[in-house]
Amino acid sequence: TQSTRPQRLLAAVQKNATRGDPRSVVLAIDQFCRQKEWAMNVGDEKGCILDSVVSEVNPGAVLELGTYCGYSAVRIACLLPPHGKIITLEFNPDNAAIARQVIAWAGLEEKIQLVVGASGDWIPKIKEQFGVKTFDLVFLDHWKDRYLPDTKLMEECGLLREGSILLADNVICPGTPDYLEYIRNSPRYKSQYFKSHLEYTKVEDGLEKSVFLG
Ligand SMILES: O=C(NCCCCc1cc2ccncc2s1)c1cc(-c2ccc(F)cc2)cc(O)c1O
Ligand SMILES: [Mg+2]
Repeated sequence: TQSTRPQRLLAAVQKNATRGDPRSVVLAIDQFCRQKEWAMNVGDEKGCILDSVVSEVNPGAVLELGTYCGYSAVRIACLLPPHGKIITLEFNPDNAAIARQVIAWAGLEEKIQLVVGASGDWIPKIKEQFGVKTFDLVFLDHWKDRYLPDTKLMEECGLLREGSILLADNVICPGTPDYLEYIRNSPRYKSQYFKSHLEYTKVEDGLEKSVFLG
């Protein structure tokens, strides 16, 4: 039977990356996506911006919405402080199964908690289920029309504290117009746009970094 793109991406990781070496996993995925098949990872160019934000925030608690194959979860996790953890939500169980194996190959199972389900269902349950008080960093990379409702939901559920950072992928392509409008005009956030390109292409895209002011 025909394999899927995530399955072929995992095979490339298992063939070209070193077990327990997260950076070799990131490199193997980027090479696969540049040389073989495009895939919707945040990628190497936007990934450098992600790295600099993670390093600056030095987060103890990270929430990622949209795991896909685990590329950004691995990229974030290898920059976390010793007791730092990331909870990553994925809707598609097949992609989650691939992501678990990518995360395992990187040797980061202890730092990454992968949860399968819809953000709207899970966000209200995170505090009680995972004993999280608030998140220092949230990386939004799921359905583009869920960025805004889920940000409002995180506010309502008390998952954000003064200084929490939201970092949103794809604010230009595919685009999240309602989220951008809200976050750039809300007195409760201070936002900054990092211009870049859609992963592995020359198409414009960027990341929006927003600080929750409380
Ligand atoms: O859709 C994208 N990403 C979300 C996938 C949806 C996965 C979900 C995870 C989850 C977890 C919890 N609740 C609900 C959900 S839904 C996406 C798409 C493109 C793109 C850009 C140009 C194209 F021509 C074609 C695709 C690029 C990107 O970087 C993306 O991130
Ligand atoms: Mg994305």
